[in-house]
This record gives sequence, C-alpha cells and structure tokens, in this order.
Amino acid sequence: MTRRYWETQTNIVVPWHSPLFSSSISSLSFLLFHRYSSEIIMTVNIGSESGSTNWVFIGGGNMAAALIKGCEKKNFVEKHNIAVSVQTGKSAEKWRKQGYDNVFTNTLEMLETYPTAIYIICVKPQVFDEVVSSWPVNSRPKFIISVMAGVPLKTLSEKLPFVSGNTTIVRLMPNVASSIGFSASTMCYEKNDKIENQEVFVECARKFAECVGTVELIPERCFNPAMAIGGSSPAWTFMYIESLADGAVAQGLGRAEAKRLAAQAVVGAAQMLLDSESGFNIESQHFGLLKDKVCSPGGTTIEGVRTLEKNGFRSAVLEAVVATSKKADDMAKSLSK
Ligand SMILES: NC(=O)C1=CN([C@@H]2O[C@H](COP(=O)(O)OP(=O)(O)OC[C@H]3O[C@@H](n4cnc5c(N)ncnc54)[C@H](OP(=O)(O)O)[C@@H]3O)[C@@H](O)[C@H]2O)C=CC1
Ligand SMILES: O=C(O)[C@@H]1CCC=N1
Repeated sequence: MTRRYWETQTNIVVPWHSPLFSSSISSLSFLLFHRYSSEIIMTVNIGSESGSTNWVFIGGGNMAAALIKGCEKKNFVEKHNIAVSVQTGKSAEKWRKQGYDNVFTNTLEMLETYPTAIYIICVKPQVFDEVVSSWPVNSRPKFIISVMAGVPLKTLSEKLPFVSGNTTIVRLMPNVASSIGFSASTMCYEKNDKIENQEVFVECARKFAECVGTVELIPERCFNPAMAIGGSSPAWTFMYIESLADGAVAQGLGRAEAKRLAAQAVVGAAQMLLDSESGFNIESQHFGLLKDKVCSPGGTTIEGVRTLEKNGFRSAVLEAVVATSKKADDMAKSLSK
C-alpha cells in the first residue's frame, strides 16, 4: 500500500495503531515528530494511507470546494480521502461529476458511515441547528473544525450534544482564495489540558490551513474583526478592482485590459507590503510611506487621493470592517439564545 507523506523530515514515525496515536484519532494515519533542540514539536501527517476517508465535510458549497481544491493542489488529500454532504441532489451530482464518490445528501448517513474522522462544518450558520440534529446520538467526535462565521466555540460545544470534554474544536476562518493557496486564514481554539495530545489536533488544523494559504492563531475575542478582513474582504477587494476597471473603461480603456491591469496593480501593491525585498517592513512602518512614494508633488495620484478622501473612502472601508465584525457578534448572540 502506498503511503503518502506530507512531511518527510521525520525523526520518529508513530504508526496509527500505536497507543499514543489511538488516544488521539484513529483516522489519521501516523504522527511525525520534529526535534528542535530539546523540544519536541509534533506535526500531524494527514496524508493518509491510500483508501481511507478521513476528511468529512458537512456542507459542500463555495467554501468547502475552495478548501478541498486547495488541499488537493498541495497533495494534502486525494478525492478518496474526502466525504461531503450537501442538501440537494443537484449539488451531489456536481461533486460526483468531479470524481468524488463519497457524496451524501443525508448528513446523518455520512456521519454514521465515518464514525472516526476529521469533521469540517462548512454550512451556513443558519443551518447549524439542522446539522446538530443530524449528528448520530452515539457519535463521539474527537476533532471538529468549524468554518462558520459568527458561531463561537462555546455555542459549538454546547449545541453539539455529543461533544465531550474530550473533543477539540477549532474555529477556522479561511477565505475564497483557498482554492489557489492564497487564503489569509485565522484560527482559534480553547486550550484544554485534559485532552490528551490536543496539540496534535491543533497542529493538524494548522497544517490544513497552511495548505491553502497563511494562518494566524488568534484569541477568539479577536476572531470577528479578523474574519472581516481575512474572510470577507476579498468580496470588497473584487468590488474595488471592478471599480478601478470601470473608471478606466469610462475613460476609454478596453474592458479586458482594464480588468487585468487593475487586478495586477492590487497584487503588486499587496506584495510590496508583504515582501521585505521592497524595503518595507510591515511590522514597523506605516503604509503611508509607500503611498507617499506614488504621489508626486503636484502630480496625478494626489488628485485621486484627494477625491477618495472627499468621498469617504477610508471611512467607508473602516466602517465596513466594523459592521461585518458586529454582524458576526450579533449572529453569535442570536445563536446562543
Ligand atoms: N464563502 C466564503 O468566502 C466563506 C465562507 N465561510 C463560511 O463557510 C460556511 C459556508 O459558506 P459557503 O460555502 O459560502 O455557503 P454555500 O451556500 O456555498 O454552501 C453551503 C453548503 O451547505 C449545504 N447544506 C445546506 N444544508 C445542509 C445540511 N443540512 N447538511 C449538509 N449540507 C447542507 C449546501 O447544500 P446544497 O449545495 O445542496 O445547497 C451547500 O453545499 C458559512 O458558515 C460561512 O460563514 C467562511 C469563510 C469564507
Ligand atoms: O459572508 C459570510 O458570512 C462569510 C464569512 C466570511 C466570508 N463569507
């Protein structure tokens, strides 16, 4: 049987049937241990023995598709490692046509079929209660990842009736660019010393997220503002790029050129902030330094800056982040009722 290794720098490989492993989760195939000086950092290999289905997605819409596509691109999982449940036959057919065999329109049936797995909740928050009622009564999940906006860890553990003190729940907020490995994700979890090897599960979630982009581990109290930027802002950035293109089209540039130019200009600007080769240090320097470099005195760009300021550009963006974050706060409150 072919074994696929996510990491190859192994010092110790613990087979999945070892006591240490089985105390964690039986559907992961083995753990890898990396030694850094005297510390041992555990990394989880989810590469799976061929054939095992251990990534179980509840909900197979935009976000699940982006995550799965991104993970497949990195050879983190293969189609047979994935199970997915959807609501409609039409969606199920779409998944099957793409080569996925383990597709369900009945979440209960899927969860009964895969009693030990990594469960990723990818439904709309409004559907969460329905998912809760689809969870088999005898289920004892050890590891759940939720990508739902506005559903706090407390609500997740209270509503999922079979979650015990032994279950690690990770909230992950990826974005749509997961499909091409460019998500800006955040994650949080509640540390529980009573859960044996909890760090293994957290590391597993981190590896999963790293497969589809970057990930920051943050406290849950910061999750909603981070969600507004990491999860939602791609939508606004698409609007911004569209508006850039519209402006140029209004002035006579062809639509196709305008769209390509606008998208590339945004990529380049973002890359300058992130890549220290630009001479910019994102930790310590102000973004205005770069903005000022573009604005020649008495030039063209400063006229654009003036117009944007007059029309409340910064305030509009800032308020959008605040409104989005507050919406998630409100959703959390109404779900906990
Ligand atoms: N879209 C995004 O960019 C991001 C979304 N998220 C989060 O991801 C979650 C999903 O969002 P998104 O993928 O956009 O939503 P979609 O509407 O695209 O997908 C929702 C999926 O859930 C399925 N579904 C509905 N009811 C059930 C049920 N009872 N059991 C199983 N599956 C069900 C739907 O089935 P069917 O296809 O048959 O209708 C659909 O496949 C949300 O909680 C959102 O907050 C997080 C970060 C970014
Ligand atoms: O709009 C939403 O609710 C989800 C969460 C982040 C992005 N999309």
